[in-house]
Amino acid sequence: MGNLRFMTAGESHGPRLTAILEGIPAGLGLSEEAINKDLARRQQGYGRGGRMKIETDRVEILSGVRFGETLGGPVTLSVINKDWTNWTDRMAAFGNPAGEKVTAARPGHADYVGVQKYDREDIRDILERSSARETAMRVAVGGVCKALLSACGMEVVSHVVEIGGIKVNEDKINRDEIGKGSSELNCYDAEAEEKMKERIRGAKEAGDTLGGVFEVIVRGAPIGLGSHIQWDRRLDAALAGAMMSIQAIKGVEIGAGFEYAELPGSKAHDEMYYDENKKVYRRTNHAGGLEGGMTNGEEITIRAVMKPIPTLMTPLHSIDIESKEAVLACKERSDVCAVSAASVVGEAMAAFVIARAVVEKFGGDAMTDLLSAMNAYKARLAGE
Ligand SMILES: Cc1cc2nc3c(=O)[nH]c(=O)nc-3n(C[C@H](O)[C@H](O)[C@H](O)COP(=O)(O)O)c2cc1C
Ligand SMILES: C=C(O[C@@H]1CC(C(=O)O)=C[C@@H](OP(=O)(O)O)[C@H]1O)C(=O)O
Repeated sequence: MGNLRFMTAGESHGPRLTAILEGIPAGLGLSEEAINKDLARRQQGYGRGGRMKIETDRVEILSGVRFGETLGGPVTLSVINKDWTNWTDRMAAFGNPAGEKVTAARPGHADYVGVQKYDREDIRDILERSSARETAMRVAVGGVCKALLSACGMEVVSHVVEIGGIKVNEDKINRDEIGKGSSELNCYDAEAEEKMKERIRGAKEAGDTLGGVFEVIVRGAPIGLGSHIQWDRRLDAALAGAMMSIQAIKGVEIGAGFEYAELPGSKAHDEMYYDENKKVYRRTNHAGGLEGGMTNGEEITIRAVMKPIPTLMTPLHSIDIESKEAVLACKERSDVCAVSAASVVGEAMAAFVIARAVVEKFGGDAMTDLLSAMNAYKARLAGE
């Protein structure tokens, strides 16, 4: 679906991470500042491990931009791994003077399956790429996509709604404020956030880890992004797939999602009304802004659940990949909880999918053409 695409490269402890984003129209103003702000947000969060004290992620734009505007060619983005200098022996491209292999597979990580599939003897050959360090590049890509969406009057925000069984009180949250504040856990219920932090503290003390749920909200999307015409053109499917592609995300729902199982049709669907000023409007948004695989003009709401981090300081029972003997899983330095970081990655992935749908619908060569096409389309819908 669509012509916007990206690819990332780099190992968690290699010298750099890189992404190439292709299909951004020419003439889009970009600010490194805005991208860096999101990179910093991704690094935050109570419960993150020692690595985040080492890194200060800053994007370098290496191609596709001149004097702050995109040229229409591939945009190359890069972030330095400061920690690499501490790992040059273990990450040596040729020869391995340190030579210490990781052989105790961590259940819940890519370790065991990866060494089998890629015929490797050292779990490090797998974990370097399976690590969610890679999500820094997704956030950089998402930053460029957010700039495109902003030029089209859209924004993507997120918040954490549950950690380790502690849920926010949704009635207390002013949804218009989401995206405007900043808190350690990207949470908009201060009382719940304190309880979440307490729970994370407890998990850390016990050598355990936690997961949770975040919500991504897309505001300002016009009617008709995506399509009902074919399975792979449905925007809800693309959004769900993009969320599931984030490391440790194990479930996604759009709008009321799994709650639909309890609701009769009379309470499930968003009834439609007409008002001279508001035009067609709804009083509810259970559909989460998507009907028939297309945006319906309401806020897009996506929730995703993150499983608890698989590296535990009180390690799980496992096997040694060489000897097949029973061992305890390896204890790499690790996060205890990274749901708030994942919420920022969720924003980035949603921004990419929506930007791709925008470029597909309105054209991807020049921002001027894209905006003219979008405005003409909106004028038609408004009956002008
Ligand atoms: C932002 C973020 C940070 C993460 N930090 C860690 C970590 O410190 N330690 C760890 O074992 N897993 C961490 N994970 C999860 C693993 O990367 C993930 O579970 C692993 O790659 C296996 O993929 P799967 O869970 O999707 O099957 C993190 C995930 C995200 C999104
Ligand atoms: C580096 C990041 O997250 C990492 C994700 C991760 C994993 O297994 O996914 C393991 C940890 O890596 P390390 O052993 O180097 O501390 C996290 O810190 C990051 O988010 O930038």
